[in-house]
Amino acid sequence: MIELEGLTKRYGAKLAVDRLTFTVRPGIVTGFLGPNGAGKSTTMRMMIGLDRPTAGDVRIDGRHYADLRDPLTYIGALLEAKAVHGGRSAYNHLLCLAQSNGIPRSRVHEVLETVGLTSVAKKRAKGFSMGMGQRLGIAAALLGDPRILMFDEPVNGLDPEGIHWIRNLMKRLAAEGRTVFVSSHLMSEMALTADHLVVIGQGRLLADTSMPEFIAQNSRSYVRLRAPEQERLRDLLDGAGITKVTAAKDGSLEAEGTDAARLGELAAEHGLVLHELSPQQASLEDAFMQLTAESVEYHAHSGGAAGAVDGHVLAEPPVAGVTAAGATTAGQPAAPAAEWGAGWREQQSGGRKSRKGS
Ligand SMILES: Nc1ncnc2c1ncn2[C@@H]1O[C@H](COP(=O)(O)OP(=O)(O)OP(=O)(O)O)[C@@H](O)[C@H]1O
Repeated sequence: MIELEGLTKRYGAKLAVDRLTFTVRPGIVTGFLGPNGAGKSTTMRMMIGLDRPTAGDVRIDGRHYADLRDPLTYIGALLEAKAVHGGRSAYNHLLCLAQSNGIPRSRVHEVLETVGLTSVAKKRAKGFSMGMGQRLGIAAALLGDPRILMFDEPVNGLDPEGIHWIRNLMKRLAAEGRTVFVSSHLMSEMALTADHLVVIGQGRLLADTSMPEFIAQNSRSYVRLRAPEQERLRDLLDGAGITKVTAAKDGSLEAEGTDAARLGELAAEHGLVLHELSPQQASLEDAFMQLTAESVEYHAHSGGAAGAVDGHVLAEPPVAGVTAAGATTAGQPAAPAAEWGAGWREQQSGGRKSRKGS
Protein backbone atom coordinates (compact mmCIF):
# COMPACT_ATOMS: atom_id res chain seq x y z
CA MET A 1 0.00 0.00 0.00
CA ILE A 2 0.91 3.66 -0.15
CA GLU A 3 0.80 5.54 3.15
CA LEU A 4 0.94 9.32 3.45
CA GLU A 5 1.44 10.97 6.80
CA GLY A 6 1.19 14.75 7.01
CA LEU A 7 2.70 15.03 3.52
CA THR A 8 3.45 18.66 2.73
CA LYS A 9 5.13 20.47 -0.17
CA ARG A 10 5.83 24.15 -0.35
CA TYR A 11 7.19 25.93 -3.42
CA GLY A 12 8.26 29.32 -2.10
CA ALA A 13 5.07 31.03 -0.94
CA LYS A 14 2.87 28.39 -2.56
CA LEU A 15 1.67 25.57 -0.34
CA ALA A 16 1.04 22.96 -3.05
CA VAL A 17 0.35 20.01 -0.72
CA ASP A 18 -0.88 20.64 2.79
CA ARG A 19 -0.54 17.91 5.45
CA LEU A 20 -2.08 15.08 3.46
CA THR A 21 -2.70 11.90 5.41
CA PHE A 22 -4.34 8.92 3.74
CA THR A 23 -3.66 5.33 2.74
CA VAL A 24 -4.08 3.82 -0.72
CA ARG A 25 -5.12 0.20 -0.24
CA PRO A 26 -4.62 -2.90 -2.38
CA GLY A 27 -7.35 -4.77 -4.24
CA ILE A 28 -9.31 -1.70 -5.36
CA VAL A 29 -8.94 1.20 -7.75
CA THR A 30 -8.54 4.45 -5.82
CA GLY A 31 -9.34 7.60 -7.76
CA PHE A 32 -7.42 10.78 -6.98
CA LEU A 33 -9.45 13.89 -7.76
CA GLY A 34 -9.05 17.62 -7.38
CA PRO A 35 -9.48 20.80 -9.41
CA ASN A 36 -6.60 22.15 -11.51
CA GLY A 37 -3.66 23.03 -9.31
CA ALA A 38 -5.00 21.09 -6.32
CA GLY A 39 -1.69 19.30 -5.83
CA LYS A 40 -2.35 15.88 -7.35
CA SER A 41 0.74 15.66 -9.54
CA THR A 42 2.95 17.07 -6.79
CA THR A 43 1.63 14.41 -4.41
CA MET A 44 2.26 11.66 -6.94
CA ARG A 45 5.73 12.95 -7.66
CA MET A 46 6.57 12.84 -3.96
CA MET A 47 5.30 9.27 -3.80
CA ILE A 48 8.00 8.16 -6.22
CA GLY A 49 10.76 10.42 -5.03
CA LEU A 50 10.64 12.96 -7.85
CA ASP A 51 9.94 15.73 -5.35
CA ARG A 52 11.18 15.97 -1.80
CA PRO A 53 8.47 16.66 0.81
CA THR A 54 8.82 19.86 2.81
CA ALA A 55 7.36 17.95 5.73
CA GLY A 56 5.66 14.64 6.41
CA ASP A 57 6.25 11.25 4.98
CA VAL A 58 5.19 8.86 2.24
CA ARG A 59 5.91 5.14 2.29
CA ILE A 60 5.62 2.46 -0.36
CA ASP A 61 4.90 -0.87 1.31
CA GLY A 62 6.39 0.55 4.49
CA ARG A 63 9.55 1.96 2.90
CA HIS A 64 10.69 5.21 1.38
CA TYR A 65 10.95 5.13 -2.39
CA ALA A 66 14.65 5.97 -2.24
CA ASP A 67 15.27 2.85 -0.15
CA LEU A 68 13.64 0.48 -2.62
CA ARG A 69 16.02 -1.75 -4.49
CA ASP A 70 14.83 -2.10 -8.10
CA PRO A 71 11.90 0.31 -7.52
CA LEU A 72 10.10 -0.68 -10.74
CA THR A 73 9.38 -4.04 -9.15
CA TYR A 74 7.54 -2.33 -6.27
CA ILE A 75 5.73 0.56 -7.89
CA GLY A 76 4.99 1.35 -11.52
CA ALA A 77 4.03 4.90 -12.31
CA LEU A 78 2.84 6.79 -15.30
CA LEU A 79 3.53 10.47 -14.87
CA GLU A 80 4.53 13.16 -17.33
CA ALA A 81 4.89 12.17 -20.95
CA LYS A 82 7.94 13.00 -23.05
CA ALA A 83 10.23 11.19 -20.63
CA VAL A 84 11.01 8.76 -23.43
CA HIS A 85 14.13 9.34 -25.50
CA GLY A 86 12.49 10.09 -28.86
CA GLY A 87 15.27 8.54 -30.90
CA ARG A 88 15.02 5.25 -29.08
CA SER A 89 12.65 2.48 -30.13
CA ALA A 90 9.87 1.35 -27.81
CA TYR A 91 11.69 -1.92 -27.35
CA ASN A 92 15.02 -0.30 -26.49
CA HIS A 93 13.37 2.16 -24.12
CA LEU A 94 11.79 -0.68 -22.18
CA LEU A 95 14.93 -2.82 -22.38
CA CYS A 96 16.97 -0.02 -20.88
CA LEU A 97 14.55 0.29 -17.95
CA ALA A 98 14.44 -3.48 -17.51
CA GLN A 99 18.22 -3.78 -17.41
CA SER A 100 18.60 -1.08 -14.80
CA ASN A 101 16.02 -2.78 -12.58
CA GLY A 102 17.12 -6.40 -12.85
CA ILE A 103 14.10 -7.30 -14.97
CA PRO A 104 14.52 -10.07 -17.59
CA ARG A 105 14.42 -9.20 -21.31
CA SER A 106 11.48 -11.57 -21.81
CA ARG A 107 9.35 -9.25 -19.73
CA VAL A 108 9.83 -6.49 -22.33
CA HIS A 109 8.12 -8.66 -24.93
CA GLU A 110 5.34 -9.48 -22.50
CA VAL A 111 4.47 -5.87 -21.68
CA LEU A 112 4.69 -4.80 -25.33
CA GLU A 113 2.15 -7.54 -26.07
CA THR A 114 -0.06 -6.46 -23.15
CA VAL A 115 -0.30 -2.88 -24.38
CA GLY A 116 -0.59 -3.82 -28.06
CA LEU A 117 2.68 -2.30 -29.27
CA THR A 118 4.46 -5.45 -30.45
CA SER A 119 4.11 -4.57 -34.13
CA VAL A 120 5.73 -1.14 -33.65
CA ALA A 121 8.25 -2.16 -31.00
CA LYS A 122 11.23 -1.38 -33.24
CA LYS A 123 9.91 2.02 -34.33
CA ARG A 124 11.29 5.20 -32.80
CA ALA A 125 9.16 6.63 -30.02
CA LYS A 126 9.27 10.12 -31.52
CA GLY A 127 7.03 8.90 -34.36
CA PHE A 128 4.42 7.63 -31.94
CA SER A 129 0.95 9.10 -31.71
CA MET A 130 -0.20 10.36 -28.32
CA GLY A 131 -2.13 7.15 -27.71
CA MET A 132 0.86 4.99 -28.64
CA GLY A 133 3.07 7.05 -26.32
CA GLN A 134 0.61 6.49 -23.52
CA ARG A 135 0.58 2.78 -24.14
CA LEU A 136 4.36 2.81 -24.02
CA GLY A 137 4.18 4.62 -20.68
CA ILE A 138 1.81 1.98 -19.38
CA ALA A 139 4.13 -0.77 -20.62
CA ALA A 140 6.94 0.84 -18.61
CA ALA A 141 4.74 1.00 -15.50
CA LEU A 142 3.90 -2.69 -15.84
CA LEU A 143 7.47 -3.77 -16.64
CA GLY A 144 8.51 -4.76 -13.12
CA ASP A 145 5.21 -6.55 -12.43
CA PRO A 146 4.80 -4.25 -9.41
CA ARG A 147 2.21 -4.65 -6.67
CA ILE A 148 1.49 -0.92 -6.76
CA LEU A 149 0.54 1.11 -9.83
CA MET A 150 0.02 4.80 -10.11
CA PHE A 151 -1.37 6.62 -13.15
CA ASP A 152 -1.60 10.40 -13.56
CA GLU A 153 -4.31 11.25 -16.11
CA PRO A 154 -4.01 7.92 -17.95
CA VAL A 155 -6.88 8.36 -20.41
CA ASN A 156 -5.99 11.83 -21.67
CA GLY A 157 -5.89 11.74 -25.44
CA LEU A 158 -6.86 8.10 -25.75
CA ASP A 159 -9.54 7.06 -28.22
CA PRO A 160 -12.67 5.26 -26.96
CA GLU A 161 -11.12 1.85 -27.51
CA GLY A 162 -8.02 2.95 -25.61
CA ILE A 163 -10.11 4.34 -22.75
CA HIS A 164 -12.06 1.11 -22.53
CA TRP A 165 -8.84 -0.85 -22.55
CA ILE A 166 -7.19 1.11 -19.76
CA ARG A 167 -10.34 1.02 -17.64
CA ASN A 168 -10.41 -2.77 -17.85
CA LEU A 169 -6.67 -2.98 -17.29
CA MET A 170 -6.91 -0.98 -14.05
CA LYS A 171 -9.83 -3.07 -12.82
CA ARG A 172 -7.95 -6.25 -13.66
CA LEU A 173 -4.82 -5.08 -11.86
CA ALA A 174 -6.90 -4.28 -8.77
CA ALA A 175 -8.71 -7.61 -9.00
CA GLU A 176 -5.30 -9.28 -8.90
CA GLY A 177 -4.85 -7.68 -5.49
CA ARG A 178 -2.64 -4.79 -6.60
CA THR A 179 -2.85 -1.23 -5.36
CA VAL A 180 -4.07 1.04 -8.17
CA PHE A 181 -4.01 4.82 -7.70
CA VAL A 182 -5.24 6.95 -10.58
CA SER A 183 -5.84 10.66 -11.12
CA SER A 184 -8.21 11.99 -13.74
CA HIS A 185 -10.38 14.95 -14.57
CA LEU A 186 -12.71 12.70 -16.53
CA MET A 187 -15.47 12.19 -14.02
CA SER A 188 -17.59 9.81 -16.08
CA GLU A 189 -14.54 7.63 -16.57
CA MET A 190 -13.61 7.78 -12.91
CA ALA A 191 -17.18 6.86 -11.97
CA LEU A 192 -16.83 3.69 -14.05
CA THR A 193 -13.37 2.78 -12.80
CA ALA A 194 -12.75 3.76 -9.19
CA ASP A 195 -14.07 1.99 -6.10
CA HIS A 196 -12.70 4.53 -3.66
CA LEU A 197 -11.93 8.24 -3.93
CA VAL A 198 -9.42 10.58 -2.42
CA VAL A 199 -10.32 14.19 -3.20
CA ILE A 200 -8.08 17.18 -2.54
CA GLY A 201 -8.51 20.92 -2.98
CA GLN A 202 -5.77 23.53 -2.59
CA GLY A 203 -3.46 20.82 -1.29
CA ARG A 204 -5.79 19.70 1.50
CA LEU A 205 -7.71 16.48 1.92
CA LEU A 206 -11.42 16.99 1.23
CA ALA A 207 -12.65 13.39 1.11
CA ASP A 208 -11.35 9.85 1.51
CA THR A 209 -14.35 7.61 0.98
CA SER A 210 -16.03 4.98 -1.21
CA MET A 211 -17.55 6.09 -4.51
CA PRO A 212 -21.23 5.56 -3.48
CA GLU A 213 -20.69 7.33 -0.14
CA PHE A 214 -18.96 10.21 -1.83
CA ILE A 215 -21.86 10.76 -4.23
CA ALA A 216 -24.47 10.34 -1.50
CA GLN A 217 -22.71 12.74 0.87
CA ASN A 218 -22.03 15.47 -1.66
CA SER A 219 -25.11 15.60 -3.82
CA ARG A 220 -28.86 15.53 -3.84
CA SER A 221 -30.95 12.58 -5.06
CA TYR A 222 -34.67 12.89 -5.65
CA VAL A 223 -37.62 11.55 -7.63
CA ARG A 224 -39.06 13.73 -10.37
CA LEU A 225 -42.86 13.64 -10.71
CA ARG A 226 -45.06 15.15 -13.32
CA ALA A 227 -48.84 14.95 -13.34
CA PRO A 228 -51.62 16.71 -15.26
CA GLU A 229 -53.21 17.48 -11.88
CA GLN A 230 -50.09 18.97 -10.29
CA GLU A 231 -51.92 20.59 -7.36
CA ARG A 232 -53.60 17.32 -6.45
CA LEU A 233 -50.26 15.57 -6.59
CA ARG A 234 -48.79 18.15 -4.25
CA ASP A 235 -51.65 17.67 -1.77
CA LEU A 236 -51.22 13.93 -1.99
CA LEU A 237 -47.53 14.19 -1.14
CA ASP A 238 -48.28 16.55 1.74
CA GLY A 239 -50.92 14.19 3.05
CA ALA A 240 -48.46 11.30 2.96
CA GLY A 241 -45.94 13.26 5.01
CA ILE A 242 -43.55 13.75 2.06
CA THR A 243 -42.69 17.34 2.81
CA LYS A 244 -39.35 17.83 1.09
CA VAL A 245 -40.87 18.68 -2.28
CA THR A 246 -39.59 21.34 -4.64
CA ALA A 247 -41.37 22.74 -7.68
CA ALA A 248 -38.96 22.83 -10.62
CA LYS A 249 -39.05 25.50 -13.32
CA ASP A 250 -40.29 22.99 -15.88
CA GLY A 251 -43.44 22.31 -13.85
CA SER A 252 -42.36 19.02 -12.36
CA LEU A 253 -42.09 18.27 -8.64
CA GLU A 254 -38.91 16.95 -7.04
CA ALA A 255 -39.50 14.78 -3.98
CA GLU A 256 -36.64 13.88 -1.64
CA GLY A 257 -36.41 11.30 1.10
CA THR A 258 -38.59 8.69 -0.57
CA ASP A 259 -38.35 6.26 -3.47
CA ALA A 260 -40.12 6.03 -6.80
CA ALA A 261 -41.92 2.79 -5.91
CA ARG A 262 -43.63 4.34 -2.91
CA LEU A 263 -44.61 7.42 -4.88
CA GLY A 264 -45.98 5.30 -7.74
CA GLU A 265 -48.06 3.23 -5.32
CA LEU A 266 -49.35 6.36 -3.61
CA ALA A 267 -50.49 7.83 -6.94
CA ALA A 268 -52.13 4.53 -7.97
CA GLU A 269 -53.99 4.23 -4.66
CA HIS A 270 -55.56 7.63 -5.28
CA GLY A 271 -56.19 7.14 -8.99
CA LEU A 272 -53.84 9.97 -9.92
CA VAL A 273 -52.39 9.91 -13.42
CA LEU A 274 -48.61 10.42 -13.56
CA HIS A 275 -46.79 11.50 -16.70
CA GLU A 276 -43.38 11.10 -15.16
CA LEU A 277 -41.94 9.21 -12.20
CA SER A 278 -38.16 9.15 -12.48
CA PRO A 279 -35.47 8.70 -9.83
CA GLN A 280 -32.64 11.22 -10.30
CA GLN A 281 -29.28 10.02 -9.05
CA ALA A 282 -26.56 12.63 -8.94
CA SER A 283 -23.42 11.95 -10.93
CA LEU A 284 -19.89 11.88 -9.60
CA GLU A 285 -19.32 15.13 -11.45
CA ASP A 286 -22.17 16.84 -9.58
CA ALA A 287 -20.83 15.59 -6.25
CA PHE A 288 -17.27 16.59 -7.12
CA MET A 289 -18.28 20.09 -8.12
CA GLN A 290 -20.37 20.50 -5.00
CA LEU A 291 -17.50 19.46 -2.76
CA THR A 292 -14.72 21.35 -4.49
CA ALA A 293 -16.59 24.57 -5.30
CA GLU A 294 -14.70 26.42 -2.61
CA SER A 295 -11.30 25.12 -3.71
CA VAL A 296 -11.42 25.96 -7.39
CA GLU A 297 -8.54 28.30 -8.15
CA TYR A 298 -8.82 28.76 -11.90
CA HIS A 299 -12.21 29.95 -13.14
CA ALA A 300 -13.32 30.33 -16.72
CA HIS A 301 -16.41 32.27 -17.68
CA SER A 302 -18.83 30.27 -19.75
CA GLY A 303 -21.34 33.09 -20.16
CA GLY A 304 -24.24 30.67 -20.33
CA ALA A 305 -24.14 27.59 -18.20
CA ALA A 306 -26.01 28.46 -15.04
CA GLY A 307 -25.02 26.81 -11.82
CA ALA A 308 -23.52 27.04 -8.42
CA VAL A 309 -19.98 26.58 -9.66
CA ASP A 310 -19.84 28.92 -12.60
CA GLY A 311 -16.73 28.49 -14.61
CA HIS A 312 -15.50 25.33 -12.94
CA VAL A 313 -13.55 23.73 -15.73
CA LEU A 314 -13.89 20.05 -16.37
CA ALA A 315 -12.90 18.24 -19.50
CA GLU A 316 -16.12 16.45 -20.36
CA PRO A 317 -19.89 16.70 -20.35
CA PRO A 318 -22.01 15.13 -17.61
CA VAL A 319 -22.64 11.39 -17.75
CA ALA A 320 -25.38 10.68 -20.27
CA GLY A 321 -28.65 9.77 -18.65
CA VAL A 322 -27.49 10.67 -15.17
CA THR A 323 -28.80 13.99 -14.14
CA ALA A 324 -29.56 16.01 -11.10
CA ALA A 325 -30.64 19.51 -10.35
CA GLY A 326 -27.74 21.88 -10.49
CA ALA A 327 -25.69 20.08 -13.17
CA THR A 328 -23.57 22.90 -14.48
CA THR A 329 -20.90 21.85 -16.89
CA ALA A 330 -22.58 21.50 -20.25
CA GLY A 331 -21.07 23.87 -22.74
CA GLN A 332 -18.13 24.88 -20.63
CA PRO A 333 -14.66 24.81 -22.11
CA ALA A 334 -12.50 21.79 -21.59
CA ALA A 335 -9.42 21.98 -19.44
CA PRO A 336 -6.16 21.75 -21.32
CA ALA A 337 -5.00 18.16 -21.38
CA ALA A 338 -2.30 17.47 -18.85
CA GLU A 339 0.59 15.65 -20.35
CA TRP A 340 1.34 12.23 -19.10
CA GLY A 341 3.19 9.14 -20.13
CA ALA A 342 6.28 7.18 -19.35
CA GLY A 343 8.33 8.62 -16.57
CA TRP A 344 10.73 5.82 -15.96
CA ARG A 345 13.78 7.22 -17.55
CA GLU A 346 13.32 10.37 -15.55
CA GLN A 347 12.67 8.36 -12.43
CA GLN A 348 15.74 6.31 -12.94
CA SER A 349 18.14 9.12 -13.66
CA GLY A 350 16.63 12.58 -13.53
CA GLY A 351 14.34 11.54 -10.74
CA ARG A 352 17.20 10.88 -8.39
CA LYS A 353 18.78 14.15 -9.39
CA SER A 354 15.46 15.88 -8.89
CA ARG A 355 15.17 14.49 -5.38
CA LYS A 356 18.42 16.08 -4.46
CA GLY A 357 17.50 19.32 -6.10
CA SER A 358 13.97 19.73 -4.83
N1 LIG B 1 7.97 23.03 -9.55
C1 LIG B 1 7.04 23.88 -9.09
N2 LIG B 1 7.38 25.14 -8.72
C2 LIG B 1 6.46 26.01 -8.26
N3 LIG B 1 5.15 25.72 -8.12
C3 LIG B 1 4.74 24.49 -8.48
C4 LIG B 1 5.67 23.52 -8.99
N4 LIG B 1 4.96 22.38 -9.25
C5 LIG B 1 3.68 22.65 -8.93
N5 LIG B 1 3.56 23.92 -8.47
C6 LIG B 1 2.31 24.56 -8.01
O1 LIG B 1 1.73 23.72 -7.05
C7 LIG B 1 0.32 23.68 -7.20
C8 LIG B 1 -0.12 22.23 -7.39
O2 LIG B 1 0.26 21.82 -8.69
P1 LIG B 1 0.00 20.36 -9.23
O3 LIG B 1 0.57 20.28 -10.61
O4 LIG B 1 0.47 19.36 -8.25
O5 LIG B 1 -1.60 20.32 -9.28
P2 LIG B 1 -2.55 19.29 -9.99
O6 LIG B 1 -3.64 18.97 -9.02
O7 LIG B 1 -1.79 18.12 -10.52
O8 LIG B 1 -3.12 20.17 -11.17
P3 LIG B 1 -3.70 19.78 -12.61
O9 LIG B 1 -5.00 19.06 -12.36
O10 LIG B 1 -3.93 21.10 -13.24
O11 LIG B 1 -2.69 18.95 -13.31
C9 LIG B 1 -0.02 24.58 -8.36
O12 LIG B 1 -0.37 25.85 -7.85
C10 LIG B 1 1.27 24.66 -9.14
O13 LIG B 1 1.37 25.87 -9.82
